[in-house]
Amino acid sequence: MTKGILITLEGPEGAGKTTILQQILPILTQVGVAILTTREPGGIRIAESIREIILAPENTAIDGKTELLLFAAARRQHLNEKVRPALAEGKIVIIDRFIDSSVAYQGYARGIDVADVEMINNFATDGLLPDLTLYFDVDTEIGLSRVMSGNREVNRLDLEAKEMHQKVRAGYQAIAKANPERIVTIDASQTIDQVVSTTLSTLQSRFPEIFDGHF
Ligand SMILES: Nc1ncnc2c1ncn2[C@@H]1O[C@H](COP(=O)(O)OP(=O)(O)OP(=O)(O)O)[C@@H](O)[C@H]1O
Ligand SMILES: Cc1cn([C@H]2C[C@H](O)[C@@H](COP(=O)(O)O)O2)c(=O)[nH]c1=O
Repeated sequence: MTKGILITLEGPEGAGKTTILQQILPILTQVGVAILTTREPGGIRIAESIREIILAPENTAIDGKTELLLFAAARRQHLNEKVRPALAEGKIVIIDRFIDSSVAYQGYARGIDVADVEMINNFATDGLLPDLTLYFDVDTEIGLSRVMSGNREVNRLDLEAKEMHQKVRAGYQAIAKANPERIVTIDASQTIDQVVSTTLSTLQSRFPEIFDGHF
């Protein structure tokens, strides 16, 4: 039985998830609640090793279903080792990417049947769903240009054709439309300050018992 709150951040390449998380973390921490931030794929040693295999630019031979299964394996281990224990302690856990990334990238963009992707996700997570997902929506060209001009290493998925990244975005928009209770869309084309402000007000209105009056 979980006591904590699970929040996931989703979006196409360069949407700004990592940047926004870094900016809001000190503000959320001031409220006095215990927060754990982590990422997928990765967050623990075994899943970070799987991440290296999946994202290495030279691993072009990985096929779509292998990719899906590797993400799912990393997800399960990460949940078991890190996320579920933190939730059991009552923490707010914020993950940079989760199940919707598999549906958007391996399902909508790679073309694996979305029902199969959902089934594999469900198997890997034992049905765990986020309490809230923030979907950072940005135009594909803007997102990719941010990645290419930023500091982070360019990985195998960044190097996919622009058409694939357009399908990722369209996939996310479809997922958000189908899950209006769980997913809130944030316009990530705004300035960083505006996105931070929208993110904080979304958290405040979704969890007033925790954040009301704090920012
Ligand atoms: N709203 C914004 N306006 C302008 N630049 C931004 C904005 N948000 C993020 N950036 C910049 O875009 C780049 C990518 O941001 P970030 O790494 O946070 O995105 P991300 O969503 O985590 O990307 P990915 O999932 O592809 O790793 C960084 O250089 C960051 O400074
Ligand atoms: C969890 C997950 C991720 N992906 C993709 C999305 C990105 O291209 C990379 C992760 O890189 P980031 O800089 O940490 O965002 O992996 C995916 O295709 N499927 C997934 O389930």
